[in-house]
Amino acid sequence: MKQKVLSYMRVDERVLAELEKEFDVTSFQNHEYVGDPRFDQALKEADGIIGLALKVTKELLELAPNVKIVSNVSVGYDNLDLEELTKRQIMATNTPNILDDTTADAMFGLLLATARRIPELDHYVKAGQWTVSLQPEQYGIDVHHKTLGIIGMGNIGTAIAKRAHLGFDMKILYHNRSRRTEAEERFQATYCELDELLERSDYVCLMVPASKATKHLIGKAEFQRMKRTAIFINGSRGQNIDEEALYEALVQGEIRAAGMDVFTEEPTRPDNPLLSLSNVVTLPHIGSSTIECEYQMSKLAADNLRKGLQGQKPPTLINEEVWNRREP
Ligand SMILES: NC(=O)C1=CN([C@@H]2O[C@H](COP(=O)(O)OP(=O)(O)OC[C@H]3O[C@@H](n4cnc5c(N)ncnc54)[C@H](OP(=O)(O)O)[C@@H]3O)[C@@H](O)[C@H]2O)C=CC1
Ligand SMILES: O=CC(=O)O
Repeated sequence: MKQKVLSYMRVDERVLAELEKEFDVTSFQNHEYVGDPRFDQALKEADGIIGLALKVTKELLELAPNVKIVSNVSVGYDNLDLEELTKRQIMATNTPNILDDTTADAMFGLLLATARRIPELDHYVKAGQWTVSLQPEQYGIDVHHKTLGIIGMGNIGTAIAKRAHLGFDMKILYHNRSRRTEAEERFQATYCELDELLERSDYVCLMVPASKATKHLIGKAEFQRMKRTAIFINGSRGQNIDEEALYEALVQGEIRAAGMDVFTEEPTRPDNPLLSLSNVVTLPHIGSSTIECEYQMSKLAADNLRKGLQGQKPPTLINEEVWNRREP
């Protein structure tokens, strides 16, 4: 009998078709699984789960007694209760590295769009307001030769640093809990404590994972430390910043502008006060959302799932301890 797989949200159709040849797959390609009894049944029977952003909690795992692997189609895995999965000897996997360039492109695009006020001026042209030449109060600010502070110089942070250094002659500051000598050598990046980075950067880009340690890492005090001309970019997770404090900082002129790909609540509500500000550029969490990258992520996630269910080590296993203490 085929092993059973529960697939939820955004596994590429071609990848799904391949999985269906090997496994008995129940698939929910959208949010329609919420409250669907078919979902509960599939969960009850599943040997493996693959998908994006499902909150895998202790309560959910209670309903999924057979699960051996949870394959996330994302690099961030803050949706998983990793401790609980590990305790239950369930493998958890993610999709690191293959999305670095795509996500860095998106974050750099957001930075440029915010600095040069691209969405605002696009609207200005399309609304027929371009009747005289641009006024100085509509000018943006330069990106090239400025200082970029990257909080979270990991895989994606490094890909952002590459673009900034090689393409825009920017000076790079970074902050992590540990030094990244490769980034220091390749992009002349300088390690800083957080406060120093905030004080010296023209652009601050947040790229840390969501964790207990990073919850509201950037709040009122941090915005107050930034330059009044600073632009803040959040490409990480909404919970890493205090959105109310960001709103205040923007309204009080403590920083110049913000670019946001992620929000505390997603999808963010239309009445989120940040959306009313012209100096905020928003995206609907699109870091890795290109046709090519989403396909590669689905493929890697499927490979993780397949290997895990076939008793082989998944290529990008997060909780190695589950593998190390498996029974022969
Ligand atoms: N907007 C989007 O669509 C996307 C968003 N993401 C988000 O980006 C995150 C980063 O991805 P990726 O670059 O692959 O991950 P990495 O693990 O490669 O990098 C994370 C970096 O954050 C640093 N870090 C972690 N905790 C802290 C902390 N408490 N204080 C300071 N620095 C910290 C780490 O360094 P150290 O351990 O030394 O502190 C590391 O350099 C993901 O977890 C996800 O949340 C990812 C993809 C797309
Ligand atoms: O947010 C996206 C991810 O891969 O993490």
